[in-house]
Amino acid sequence: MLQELTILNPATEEVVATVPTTSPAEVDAAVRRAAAAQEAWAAVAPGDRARLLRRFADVVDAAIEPLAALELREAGHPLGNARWEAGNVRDLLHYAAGGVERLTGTQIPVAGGLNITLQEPLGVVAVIAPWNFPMPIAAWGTAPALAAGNAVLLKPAETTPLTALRLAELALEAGLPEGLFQVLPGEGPVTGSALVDHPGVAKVVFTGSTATGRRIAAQCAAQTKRLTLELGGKSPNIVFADADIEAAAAAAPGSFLDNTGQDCCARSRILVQRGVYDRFLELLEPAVKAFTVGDPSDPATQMGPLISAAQRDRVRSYVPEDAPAAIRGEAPAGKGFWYPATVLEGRPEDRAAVEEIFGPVAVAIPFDDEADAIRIANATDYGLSGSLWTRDVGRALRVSRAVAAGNLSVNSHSSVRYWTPFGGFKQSGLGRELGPDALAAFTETKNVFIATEPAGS
Ligand SMILES: NC(=O)C1=CN([C@@H]2O[C@H](COP(=O)(O)OP(=O)(O)OC[C@H]3O[C@@H](n4cnc5c(N)ncnc54)[C@H](OP(=O)(O)O)[C@@H]3O)[C@@H](O)[C@H]2O)C=CC1
Ligand SMILES: O=C(O)[C@@H](O)[C@@H]1OC[C@H](O)[C@H]1O
Repeated sequence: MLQELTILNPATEEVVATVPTTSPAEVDAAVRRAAAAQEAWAAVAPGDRARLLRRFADVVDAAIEPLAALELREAGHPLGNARWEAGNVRDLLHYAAGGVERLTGTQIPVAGGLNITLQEPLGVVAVIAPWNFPMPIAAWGTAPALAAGNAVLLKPAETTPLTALRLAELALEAGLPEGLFQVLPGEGPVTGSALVDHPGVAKVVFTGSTATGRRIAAQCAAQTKRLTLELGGKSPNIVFADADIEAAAAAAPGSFLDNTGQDCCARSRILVQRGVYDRFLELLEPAVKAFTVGDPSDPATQMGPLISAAQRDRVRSYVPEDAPAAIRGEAPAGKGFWYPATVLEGRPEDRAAVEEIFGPVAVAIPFDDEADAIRIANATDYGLSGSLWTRDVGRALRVSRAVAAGNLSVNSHSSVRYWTPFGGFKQSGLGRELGPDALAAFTETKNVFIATEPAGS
């Protein structure tokens, strides 16, 4: 087991910080502290719980700039993106706070008595977060779990624990009780696995690769532990010949280059109807080349480096040196884990068109008609997101119904809003996060029947 994590700036490879790891014995102690804090937290009046979460949101709001600066240094995210990410944590906390008093049960008509349902907190929740969006994804689990009356133990990714640690300090500054929200940095197979296995943890929320998600699901199954999984994706961007081709081409680069493609919703398969395929690629090339790559601290930068040397090697493995790329952008030379924007031309069955690359690489594939587009879009084990571009409303609805994915956008690439549900079909996950039901996912429903007549049943 590593004793400490060394955090590198992915744009410069400089050491930003070292962080002590959490041993399995420390995980056990953290779970006990969290369980004690949770009991008291669940008993706090809903209005007071909401007030404390709003204060936490205000404290985060006041810290947007330093949080963004930290994200920039540990994850290499461009400043504008990093600011958005910190703001997303604030917004999620406000949204979750608004749900506390609306977490109501139901009253169901029965004979001979009164039947009510109660929404009770689960207890201690483990949130295992990835490195691609360290702050927002940590908050997707943490904010609603706290709002519903649970304690949270957050295991950030090895490469990006710094913003998570700062958020835990800000929670204390806001007045959240000691022990209620703790951050446990460490290695996945050691710290993360100890958390998943701990009998005192009632639910695990995991975001990351499908392979690790499956392993965690098996561990949870052994204890019938509650589980939400947000896993990988290989999302299609389907452009029909009747679409506004200029608009579709202008929007496409952001859909697979934002966050340097390290986005589970990246539209990394660009499916274009054959009649407009060549024209679309002609329009796409200058749009991809205009996507600004470079120093993340420059406000004009749109794309930074990849998270690590390992991730760069992984991305490279999908694009052999001699592979003829339809479009290739530029990347800074020298230090940093840079990789250029790349569009390959391929077939649906190519490895680069099947596996999640998690880098700035997309594969363009022509299709013949609507049925062919749907067939190719669904020819994947994943089912997270997707976009379709068309001016035909009937087609938009037909294709949206036919594509097996949890989040689709028509004439847009938007995927994630904290007030709408988010999650995957097939190997992309289990359960939903965000949206109006976010708090309920952190409760157990208890049905209570109170007999009011001797024969009530
Ligand atoms: N859907 C998404 O949003 C994401 C998808 N991915 C995909 O996964 C690929 C590999 O990235 P990688 O970082 O290895 O992803 P992982 O899925 O392995 O890591 C995600 C999180 O899980 C933790 N973890 C790893 N192993 C275990 C375990 N046995 N028990 C509990 N927690 C564990 C990690 O910790 P640690 O950092 O210490 O390993 C990290 O906090 C990427 O290239 C991408 O394709 C990656 C991240 C996010
Ligand atoms: O998990 C992901 O990678 C995506 O859901 C991602 O998270 C925040 C962004 O807005 C999403 O695209």
